[in-house]
Amino acid sequence: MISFEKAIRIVKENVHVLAGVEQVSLTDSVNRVLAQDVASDINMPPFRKTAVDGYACRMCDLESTLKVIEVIAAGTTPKEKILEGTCSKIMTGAPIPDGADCVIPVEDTEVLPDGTVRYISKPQPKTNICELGEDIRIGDVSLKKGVLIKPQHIAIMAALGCHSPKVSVRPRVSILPTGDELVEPSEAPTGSKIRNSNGHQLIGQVAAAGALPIYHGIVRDSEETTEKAIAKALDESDVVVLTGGVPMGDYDYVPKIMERLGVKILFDSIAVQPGKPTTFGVADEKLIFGLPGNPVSSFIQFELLVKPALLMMMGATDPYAKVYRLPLAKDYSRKRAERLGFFPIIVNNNGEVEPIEYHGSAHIFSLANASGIASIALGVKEIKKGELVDVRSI
Ligand SMILES: Nc1nc2c(c(=O)[nH]1)N[C@H]1C(S)=C(S)[C@@H](COP(=O)(O)OP(=O)(O)OC[C@H]3O[C@@H](n4cnc5c(N)ncnc54)[C@H](O)[C@@H]3O)O[C@H]1N2
Ligand code: MOO
Repeated sequence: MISFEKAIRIVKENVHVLAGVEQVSLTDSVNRVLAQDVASDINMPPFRKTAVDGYACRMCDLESTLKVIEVIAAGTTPKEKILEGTCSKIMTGAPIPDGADCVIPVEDTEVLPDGTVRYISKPQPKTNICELGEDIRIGDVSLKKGVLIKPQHIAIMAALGCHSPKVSVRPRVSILPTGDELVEPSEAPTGSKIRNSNGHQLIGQVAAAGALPIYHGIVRDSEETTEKAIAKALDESDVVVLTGGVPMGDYDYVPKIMERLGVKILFDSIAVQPGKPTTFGVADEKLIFGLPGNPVSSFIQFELLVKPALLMMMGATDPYAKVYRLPLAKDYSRKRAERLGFFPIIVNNNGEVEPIEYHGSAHIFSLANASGIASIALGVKEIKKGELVDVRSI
């Protein structure tokens, strides 16, 4: 059994960044890893513009009534210069006319019967002007290669004219749930059967990580079937993820088969709970993960070990989940401490960590309302209310 930190290190050392870049539309770029720097071809804002609907004028004229000389809509160019005693009515986003050094919001003004305008607000007025290039200058790199693209990055690419960004190719990830006890969700399980939740959970996790899930269906507990299925999966994909069949049951063939297929097993047990029997191996540049059959173990080990590997294969610069240090809302204890422990939590409205009722690694319902998973160090049996714990959001 190796430490969890060592397991993470071994996986990291064996990841190869996939060769290959493709160009996609902005719509298809979400959740992909950017494979180019995005530099700005314009200043943002590209001109001095108003942040409010109001009247563009001179700050030194605010005590006077002002004559309106022009109406400036967004998308038009002002024609008139603001001189003493004058102003232009202006809409949010429109260019500031020459001579003006502020825009007074429409709600802080009064229009007098003769059509002139008066500033009626008392506090020191703001200029309400966005300066040319204050957000970004021509040539500045605003997004770097390796960014995991989120909708807010798409806005930046759209604004800068990067309409078909280069992104890294996606790892193809084969998903193989194993076990004779499994039936697919559309079937009603009878006797000792249970529905295959892991396979479908993994499809979602792989897709959410920006990789390409390839679902192989349930693999039955026979050496021959399992061997064929793993061989096919290795052939068709960059990463193979199995669940179930990894530790010591009579039908747990997976490690044996992996070796027969030329997979070099680099670990088969981690001092972590849940997820102890997690297995990891490599075949040339392909990765193969054997995750435990218990759904919470499978979920958590995917998030902690497999997902960062997929992101690294796509060249992501920040592949690991952010860890927050937050205070525990109440005492937490466990009976045994020989493994690093992870448990589902909710972060309450006071920013404190509340452990969720959790019956162990088969208890998928505990994850439904969890906002994250907290950890308790190897060797530690109890954490007191108020102590800081590491939390990763899920
Ligand atoms: N003698 C030992 N027995 C076990 C050990 C051990 O160290 N020594 N480790 C335990 C731990 S910890 C775990 S976790 C499980 C993992 O076992 P496997 O990875 O071989 O998984 P299975 O035995 O096939 O299944 C475990 C559990 O999960 C259910 N399962 C399996 N696949 C799915 C699926 N696709 N969807 C939903 N549920 C699934 C399965 O029915 C079992 O209930 O081993 C302990 N045993
Ligand atoms: O380590 Mo197992 O994954 O606790 O149930």
